[in-house]
Amino acid sequence: MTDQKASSELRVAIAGLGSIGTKVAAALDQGIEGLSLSAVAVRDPAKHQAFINGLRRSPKILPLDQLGDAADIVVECAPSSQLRAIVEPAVKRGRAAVVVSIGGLLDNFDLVDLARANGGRIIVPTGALIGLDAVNAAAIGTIHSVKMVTRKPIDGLKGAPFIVQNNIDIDNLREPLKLFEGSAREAAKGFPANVNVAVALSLAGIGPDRTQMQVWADPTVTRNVHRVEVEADSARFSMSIENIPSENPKTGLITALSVIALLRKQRATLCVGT
Ligand SMILES: NC(=O)C1=CN([C@@H]2O[C@H](COP(=O)(O)OP(=O)(O)OC[C@H]3O[C@@H](n4cnc5c(N)ncnc54)[C@H](O)[C@@H]3O)[C@@H](O)[C@H]2O)C=CC1
Ligand SMILES: O=C([O-])CC(=O)C(=O)O
Repeated sequence: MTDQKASSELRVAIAGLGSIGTKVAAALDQGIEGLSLSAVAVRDPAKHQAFINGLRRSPKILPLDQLGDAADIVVECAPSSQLRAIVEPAVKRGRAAVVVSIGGLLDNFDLVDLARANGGRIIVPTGALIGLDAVNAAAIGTIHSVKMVTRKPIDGLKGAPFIVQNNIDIDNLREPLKLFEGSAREAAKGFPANVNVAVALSLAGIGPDRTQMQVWADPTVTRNVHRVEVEADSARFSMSIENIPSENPKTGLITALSVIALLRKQRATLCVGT
């Protein structure tokens, strides 16, 4: 690679090396056209040292608030509680922040204004969902309604605040139980590690208060299943996806792949899909 090529590379930093972050880091290390992995932020460096040593080019390990110094794109792959600590310093420096814990953005929406004021960007991958390209397109016209139903195996829902606060026993379920019905905004509060997809859908379409959502605990499924129905003046469409859980049972395997696909598009010569 020539020096000129190397210097025009987009530097990418990753915050959080869990189920999603490690896969994105490995993909960058193996090579994505025009991008390089420059830095990571981890909570416990000792725990991740072997993984980092195993990469072909070791990234710097930096505190969350310094990732934007070392990167053009900061990819948030941490719990939603850390979203502000990751995104704020990055967009203040005019960087792009790729956000997977998108549910956390609803209570921190001023970050969008902060990004705008500083030339930064907040980019939301399709993640574990499907069809946000069609929802984006329909939203240019008029969308009348967006309905989403999520079904997850019991392991994928354990510990969700809605379940804990309402003292719901899901461990002994034999048949599907509807846990929640309401807006995507309320769903994100009750299930912060489960329905980021509903918030992404809502931001692509008609917003978190008008996007309707059901969450089911379903002992009969082994995958995280999301079904979406959109009624618009340009089209009616329904779409569903059955995600194989990753080592984190709450997170579908496809989520990391969606982030990698999004990163590939940043400098790809041939770019397909919106
Ligand atoms: N947008 C979407 O479609 C989806 C989003 N998600 C969300 O993506 C996020 C990441 O998911 P996973 O990788 O499965 O979670 P994970 O729990 O496997 O990994 C999170 C990592 O962040 C690290 N971390 C926690 N605090 C940190 C800090 N202060 N500094 C640096 N690292 C820190 C943890 O140690 C862990 O390694 C979650 O918020 C999850 O809800 C998950 C699935 C789909
Ligand atoms: O992985 C999934 O199926 C969806 C998910 O956890 C989320 O949206 O937070």
